[in-house]
Amino acid sequence: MAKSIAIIDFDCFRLDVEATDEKKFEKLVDEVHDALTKVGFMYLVNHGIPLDKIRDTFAASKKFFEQSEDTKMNYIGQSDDKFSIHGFEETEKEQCCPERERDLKQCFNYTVKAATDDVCATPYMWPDKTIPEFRQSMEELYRWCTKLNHKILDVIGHGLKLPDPHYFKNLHKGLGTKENCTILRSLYYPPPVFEKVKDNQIRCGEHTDYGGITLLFQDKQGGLEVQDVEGDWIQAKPVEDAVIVNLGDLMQMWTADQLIASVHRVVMPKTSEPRQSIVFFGHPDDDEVIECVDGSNKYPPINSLEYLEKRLYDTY
Ligand SMILES: O=C(O)CCC(=O)C(=O)O
Ligand SMILES: [Fe+2]
Repeated sequence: MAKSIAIIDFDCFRLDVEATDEKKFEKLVDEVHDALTKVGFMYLVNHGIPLDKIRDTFAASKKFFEQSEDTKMNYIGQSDDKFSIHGFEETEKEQCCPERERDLKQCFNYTVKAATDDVCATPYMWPDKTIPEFRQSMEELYRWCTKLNHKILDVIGHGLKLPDPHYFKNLHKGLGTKENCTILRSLYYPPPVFEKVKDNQIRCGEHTDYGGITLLFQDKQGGLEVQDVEGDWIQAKPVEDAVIVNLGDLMQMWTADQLIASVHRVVMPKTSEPRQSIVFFGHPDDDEVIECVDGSNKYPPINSLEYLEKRLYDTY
């Protein structure tokens, strides 16, 4: 039987809480550990990211994606540097699952690296004149997600009983600087034109994420599905005001398979509705070497940036 995705109350460790009740914290650590060792996905409620900031980013993104296709093409990133990925990506650009047709999705990527890197050829593009709130809300949400990413990494470190429970967080110190490749991606799945959808084509093909931990906000449409260890698909139905947290492959390797990066996908809707989601792909700092935390050497040590490079070349 398919497992379900746990809904975990983060209230005792939410963003504005410094000191917390030890008992409640231990319970949280156990719940998170259980979810990430068994399913690899969880919902967090009462996380502390202001809900209006999330709604603002959805609203501004909607304005961006509802522009004409020609207008959006002006915001395509022009870089050959895969790490400086920034800007718009059109429908069918990505192919998350090589056995399927290209994905029926569009997105806008924001990386601080592209915004600050002098050698980056990507013009640092935003629709500042027409939709100034798009950049403002994305930049703000990036900062909030950074804080939540750090807190969740600490909870994970405690769950794994690491000698230094802040170990993962310390290797993500460069979040929000050009020494880190973390991306905030606003996704838009256009209303499908069913007669044009190819056989085997879906909104986002089966894949695992690449990096550390992913934070995912979704609208009310649904369609996200997660595969459990038995191969059954679990619907990750929208849960009001929750953020979904899942792990990337790097985190699975880093923990020598104690925590799992699950395969997931976004299937086609029954009716012709658009869908939006916003995803923060947290990644360890570029220079860090990722070695199995249990000392097992189950996976050979790999540089964080090199690993990302390998994965990005396979997707585009
Ligand atoms: O849109 C979603 O709900 C999921 C997207 C996703 O899995 C991804 O972009 O990696
Ligand atoms: Fe994903």
